[in-house]
Amino acid sequence: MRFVLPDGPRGLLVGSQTGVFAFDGARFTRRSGLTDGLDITAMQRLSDGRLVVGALSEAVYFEHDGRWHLLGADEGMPSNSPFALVEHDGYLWVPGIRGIARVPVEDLAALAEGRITHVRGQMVLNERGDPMAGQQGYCCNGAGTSKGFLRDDTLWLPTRDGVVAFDTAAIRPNTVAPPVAIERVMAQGQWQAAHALADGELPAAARDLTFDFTVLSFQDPRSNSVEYRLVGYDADWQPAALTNRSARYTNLPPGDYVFEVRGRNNTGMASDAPARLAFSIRPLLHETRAFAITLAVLALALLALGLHYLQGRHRRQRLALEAVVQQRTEALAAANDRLREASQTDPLTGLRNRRYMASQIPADLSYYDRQIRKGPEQGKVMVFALVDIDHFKAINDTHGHRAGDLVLQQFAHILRGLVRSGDYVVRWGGEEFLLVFRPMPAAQVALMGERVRAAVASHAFDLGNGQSQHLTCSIGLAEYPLFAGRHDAAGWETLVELADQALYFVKTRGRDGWAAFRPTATTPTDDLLRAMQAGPEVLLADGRLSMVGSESVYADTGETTA
Ligand SMILES: Nc1nc2c(ncn2[C@@H]2O[C@H](COP(=O)(O)OP(=O)(O)OP(=O)(O)O)[C@@H](O)[C@H]2O)c(=O)[nH]1
Repeated sequence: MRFVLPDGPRGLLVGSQTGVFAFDGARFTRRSGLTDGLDITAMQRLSDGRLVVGALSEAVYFEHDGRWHLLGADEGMPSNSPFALVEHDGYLWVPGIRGIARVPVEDLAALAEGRITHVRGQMVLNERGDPMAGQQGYCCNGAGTSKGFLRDDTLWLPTRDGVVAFDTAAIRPNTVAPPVAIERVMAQGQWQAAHALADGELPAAARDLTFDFTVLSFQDPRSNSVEYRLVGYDADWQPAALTNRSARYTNLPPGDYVFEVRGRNNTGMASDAPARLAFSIRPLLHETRAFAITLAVLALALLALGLHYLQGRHRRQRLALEAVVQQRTEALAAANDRLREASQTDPLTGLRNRRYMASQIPADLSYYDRQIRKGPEQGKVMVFALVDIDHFKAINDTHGHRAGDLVLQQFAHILRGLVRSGDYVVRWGGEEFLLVFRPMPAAQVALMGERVRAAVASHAFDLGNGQSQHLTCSIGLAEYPLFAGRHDAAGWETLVELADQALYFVKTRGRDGWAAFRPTATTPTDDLLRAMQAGPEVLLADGRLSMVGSESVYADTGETTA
């Protein structure tokens, strides 16, 4: 039995070498919830009724809401094996084998309820001044256990050297912070005195630095603590190890630094003038501002160059593309021209075909209309001549289709030789051809008919089989304008129709000749063609039509040559 605590009117609490027991006058009952086998050295009920116990194992336990909580070094309480536990002046005082410690009573509930993780435990008196109570004390004979009390503000305590009276109201905290000194610096494997580096510059290669420093105090080293920081690198103060008053930095970037060290005494008081060592680390070339600027400028220049190159390439590509498009467009236009040419050309003779004629003649007629009306061509006529080879079928039948083709080609050649540039030579279909002559005096129509007839009749056609043959042709002619001064009275189709009528007229009168019908003054302009359905002979007979033609035609009609 170590400690007896009166506990209300009914009983006692007893601290023993094996825990806490409640005694009700008859029986001892173990208080559950405490660590097993605790050697109790002190007990106390706080003013709020909570029980606090101290153990020989240098720990204090307190009750809170029916549970026990440890108040040890990990919780911020200096280690101690209490002689007594005393509540006074808002503190729980813990005098014990290591000295006298205290903790604010309010911190116990805050710790138990999880509002704080560390209490504000404080060693106010011990042999060496160590704030966390220093070396473990060993109890020799238990002389101090369960002893000590408070009277007024004074704690009365037993020690080996006699009774100690500790005035709790007269605590004067240590206000003297220990001075510190930076001793030396290691850079690039070489130590140098700190003062030699002060405000100096380290070479660019010195990136790993070690600082040695010391506390200038005769007190037990454990009663002081040291912290350091490298201004320009550390965000906060770093605690130095008790056994190694040294700080090491690796891979420091270039720049300006101040290494600072300060000491704290056993009450936590820090010196407000830390030891300082200002120095700088020179940058490598690639770490300089000038280098970064040069690099940025170079990058920009490269970018600009790249952009310029890309723009140039795009321009060249665009030009090349435009050239290709231009080429293709031209090729397409040429192909279209060839296609149009082919569609308007007769492949056998190389002459223009009906399609060409139909697309061109309206514009030509209106042009000549204007010319004729204006002056120089006045009184002239354009002449349409339909030319048909006589008995051409017989060539095919007798000498074969190939011979017929040869004849058609030679025939085309003859016709071409009879026209001037600007005149039309069109293969109208089969063995039928259409010539359109530019304006000429009306008197020349007979000349043209005869010239064509004679040119064909005088030609010996090569049949391709070693033979040749003379052929004749029939020609029907029509003049434009059909009615003098009435250019719009009949279109070119009417003229071709009239020429066809004349051609037929020749064919029916022995062929190898030509004929041209001219409406007379009595011919109604509007229905000439309809009137001709009755046959040109009728119109000739009643004088609505006059005719010019070759001798053979007149011979057959019984008229005389015009
Ligand atoms: N070889 C050849 N013959 C063709 C071509 N086009 C039409 N023909 C032939 O031309 C002949 C025309 O015969 P017809 O219309 O009876 O006329 P024709 O024999 O000249 O008699 P008339 O005109 O009355 O003097 C037909 O036998 C057609 O086959 C061609 O491109 N080549």
